[in-house]
This record gives sequence, structure tokens and C-alpha cells, in this order.
Amino acid sequence: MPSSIQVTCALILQDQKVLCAQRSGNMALPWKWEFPGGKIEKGETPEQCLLREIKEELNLDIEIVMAFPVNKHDYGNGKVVELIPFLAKLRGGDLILKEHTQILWKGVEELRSLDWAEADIPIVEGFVTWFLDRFQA
Ligand SMILES: Nc1nc2c([nH]c(=O)n2[C@@H]2O[C@H](COP(=O)(O)OP(=O)(O)OP(=O)(O)O)[C@@H](O)[C@H]2O)c(=O)[nH]1
Repeated sequence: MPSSIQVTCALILQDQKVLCAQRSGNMALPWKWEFPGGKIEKGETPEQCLLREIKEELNLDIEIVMAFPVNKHDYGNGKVVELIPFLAKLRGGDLILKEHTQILWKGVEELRSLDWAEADIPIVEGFVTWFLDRFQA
């Protein structure tokens, strides 16, 4: 397996909805849906990376609530992504889309209907299961 890149992403939960972001046509994985975030830079913790990326990509300030299990995915084109998801809450900032085509706030039970980047699919599944166990028991 080629060496992997470590990428953090945020599942920003507000009023039982999650912020989903669609990649633009000129990015890798064009038009796929993902959770906002990005690559960890040298010397950064995953949490520091995520706060920086969310500010850079969306102009939003978040607070990290907890970590979810990491998913390592081989895209088969030499790119292996270790996706490190966190549950987060919005703290402030006015949304400005700097990289993505659009964002949507999706109800938890509708999350599966989007065309997700492959690495995100197990994260979506794990999150929906976790949320329903916790809040709809
Ligand atoms: N931010 C983010 N990236 C994801 C997710 N799922 C997933 O496979 N990725 C991949 O992880 C990498 C994240 O890098 P990045 O957000 O810094 O994106 P980038 O455009 O600079 O990457 P690139 O230079 O490979 O195109 C991309 O290759 C992206 O395709 C996700 O949910 N969020």
C-alpha cells in the first residue's frame, strides 16, 4: 500500500443537521460530497488542523466535541487517505464558501442519500448508527 495522507474532517452538528460540503469540479474527486477539513500539516495536531481548515475553507469557528473512528481508504490510484473525523459544534463566523461548490445542512437520516467520497461512506454509516442509538432510542 502506498503511504497515506492524514486528513481531518468535521461533522458539524446543529439542530440535528450536519454540514455537508460538495467538492468543486476542479478538485480531486469532483462533485463528491465530503465533510469539510483537510490534510494535517507538519507539527499540527489533528484538532489544530481541523480548526484551521474549517476557518480557511468556510470562515467558520468550531469547537471539537469528540473523535470518531479513523477510516483508512485506498483510492487505488496511489492515494491512500486516513480520514480522521470529529464531531463538532459551531461557535461563530459567517459562512463563506472558499473551495466548495455548495454546502447543505442534512438531517441525519438523509445523510446516506448524498454521493459521498468513498473514504467517507463508513464514516457516514458509523455516525448515523451512533446518532440514532444515542438520540432516538
Ligand atoms: N477534507 C476532506 N477530504 C477528504 C474527505 N474524504 C476524502 O477522501 N478526502 C480526500 O482527502 C484529501 C484532502 O485533502 P485537502 O482537502 O487538503 O484537499 P486538496 O484539494 O488539497 O487535495 P488534493 O491536492 O489531493 O486535491 C483529498 O485528496 C480528498 O479527496 C473528506 O471528507 N474531507
